[in-house]
Amino acid sequence: MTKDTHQRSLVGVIGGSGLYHLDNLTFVKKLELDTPWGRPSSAITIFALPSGTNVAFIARHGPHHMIPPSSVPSRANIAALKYLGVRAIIAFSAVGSLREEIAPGHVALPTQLIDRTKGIRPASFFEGTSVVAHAQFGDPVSVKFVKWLEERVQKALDDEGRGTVLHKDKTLVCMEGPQFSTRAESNMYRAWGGDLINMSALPEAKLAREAELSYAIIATATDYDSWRMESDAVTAHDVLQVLKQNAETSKHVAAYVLEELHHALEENLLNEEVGGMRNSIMPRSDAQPEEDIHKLAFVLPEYFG
Ligand SMILES: CSC[C@H]1O[C@H](OP(=O)(O)O)[C@H](O)[C@@H]1O
Ligand SMILES: Nc1ncnc2[nH]cnc12
Repeated sequence: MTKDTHQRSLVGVIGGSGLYHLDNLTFVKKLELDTPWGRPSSAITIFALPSGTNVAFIARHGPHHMIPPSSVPSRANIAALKYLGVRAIIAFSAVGSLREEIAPGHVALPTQLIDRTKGIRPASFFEGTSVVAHAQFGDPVSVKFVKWLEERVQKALDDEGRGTVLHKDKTLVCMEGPQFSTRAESNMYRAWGGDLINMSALPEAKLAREAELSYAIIATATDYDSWRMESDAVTAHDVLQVLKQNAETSKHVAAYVLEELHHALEENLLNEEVGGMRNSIMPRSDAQPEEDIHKLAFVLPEYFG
């Protein structure tokens, strides 16, 4: 395992369903990394923007979509990006819409999450170690970063010229899956204030927070889930119909915002999560085995290095 020290990728992109590469950018190389939490979903692919700036890309479900949502190795994905020097992650996700006004094809920037995963996904880097930590998670995505993205994503959509609507400040429900929700669940999520639903935002967002990485989700709506009683309940076929065009929009947005984002990170403008774990880790003890400290140093060298 070697660090990509030649030219650091400050931005990491996680591609969701339908988004398995950034082939509108220039392929540079693939990095096969191993982490203390196993191997990431895919090789980390480095793509270059026209200026030569590098970005690191992971396909969340693997390059051939062979990893179901409950088995995504999120700890390995986030740890690998952090290890390579990434400071901010844009996570793309295909989501169902729980609101009439968010139509398939629309884009949304969620700012809140509701956790409906079932506790079967490893959700912390500290799990299985002797170190206890409680990360702050009131704002599950990076507020400043999302605000920064709002204007740029809007401009990217205008530039694409398809009239794609952008929704801001939405609440995303992350369910376990892999089956879709029942109609009763879908309606319950609406009553809870949910606007969007997926199966992937958690624990990814929690792990990015533990790794002190800025993290934002760019959600693309594919369907109306199952709450509209007059319509058929969502199927994977419905989602697939919309995925291709949504992936093109996601790639356009990525190409449009990544250069400026890289420079903002270089200038330390969007590092809002850095230092956040300092007040989250419980007092350390000499009794904590060296191997635990070594493991955590991979993702948090700031505290365990
Ligand atoms: C293919 S429909 C359900 C699937 O799509 C979303 O994936 P991602 O968030 O990675 O784009 C959703 O979360 C489910 O995993
Ligand atoms: N309706 C839905 N429920 C959960 N995840 C989804 N991803 C895309 N559509 C979805």
